Amino acid sequence: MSGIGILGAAGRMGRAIAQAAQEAGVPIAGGVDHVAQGEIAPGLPITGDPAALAARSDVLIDFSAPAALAAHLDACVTAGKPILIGTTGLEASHHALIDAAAQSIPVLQTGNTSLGVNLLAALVERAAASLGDDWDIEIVEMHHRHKVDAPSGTALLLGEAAARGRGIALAGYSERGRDGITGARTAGAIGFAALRGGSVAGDHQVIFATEGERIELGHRAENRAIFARGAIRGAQWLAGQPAGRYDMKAVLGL
Ligand SMILES: NC(=O)C1=CN([C@@H]2O[C@H](COP(=O)(O)OP(=O)(O)OC[C@H]3O[C@@H](n4cnc5c(N)ncnc54)[C@H](OP(=O)(O)O)[C@@H]3O)[C@@H](O)[C@H]2O)C=CC1
Ligand SMILES: O=C(O)C1=N[C@H](C(=O)O)C[C@H](O)C1
Repeated sequence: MSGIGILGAAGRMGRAIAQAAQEAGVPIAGGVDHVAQGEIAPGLPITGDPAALAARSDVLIDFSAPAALAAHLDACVTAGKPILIGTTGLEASHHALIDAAAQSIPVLQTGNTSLGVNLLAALVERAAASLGDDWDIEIVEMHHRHKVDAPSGTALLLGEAAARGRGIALAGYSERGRDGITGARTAGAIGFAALRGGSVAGDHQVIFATEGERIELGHRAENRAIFARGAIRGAQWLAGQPAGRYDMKAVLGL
């Protein structure tokens, strides 16, 4: 086995994935970032060539930036290699590119690779399905000061789970960035609030609130290793799948 190729290799998650792979004895084929720099593991330089990395990898893991997605998918489709995408801040155009690539290769895209968050999503879906729409749903997240996108990919994943439970499409009900004289809350909305500060690895809370009572379901990531281990587990699972689009539920049996 030639191993996993890491896209966004010089970043916080790229480094965490390389460390987790080495700890687990999983081979690394190499790393790519938009600027060739340093090493991803002893003797393995980080290059700027995703096509060459895809050609020599068994499976790719991408935690980089939305602007890099098209080139990374092209490289994987050309090489016929599976790719797990953890990058967040994706828009509809990125999801269309993922759907197109998934016609010919296995693609797993998720806003969160941890077991805990994906189990939380299953609980949120169940709660939303059980509670009437007189229960308001609000999602609050906090991340470190370097994070560039909001709401987090995880907050959106949890919002999708709540919407599924309610039998609605999130796009028509999402309420973000309240400020000023907003008027009363829109009935049936799913609200999002994002906090940024310090070194927080990732906190998420889903609040169900009605007259006189409140249910709060949440998850706190204490470090990036949980995402890195989940990404490696997901990539190993993905390498054995046919072409198609997947998420972490299938990997974790949820
Ligand atoms: N799904 C999940 O479980 C998780 C997802 N994430 C997501 O993963 C992504 C990366 O997070 P993190 O590692 O903290 O971020 P970093 O900024 O530390 O790492 C991203 C890396 O990608 C590089 N990069 C930026 N633009 C491009 C480009 N156009 N082409 C190639 N490389 C590029 C960055 O370079 P430079 O620094 O020069 O910009 C950096 O080295 C984020 O979207 C984050 O939200 C994070 C944790 C868990
Ligand atoms: O940028 C991060 O750090 C994280 N991003 C992901 C997200 O947007 O949800 C996952 C995790 O919360 C950490």
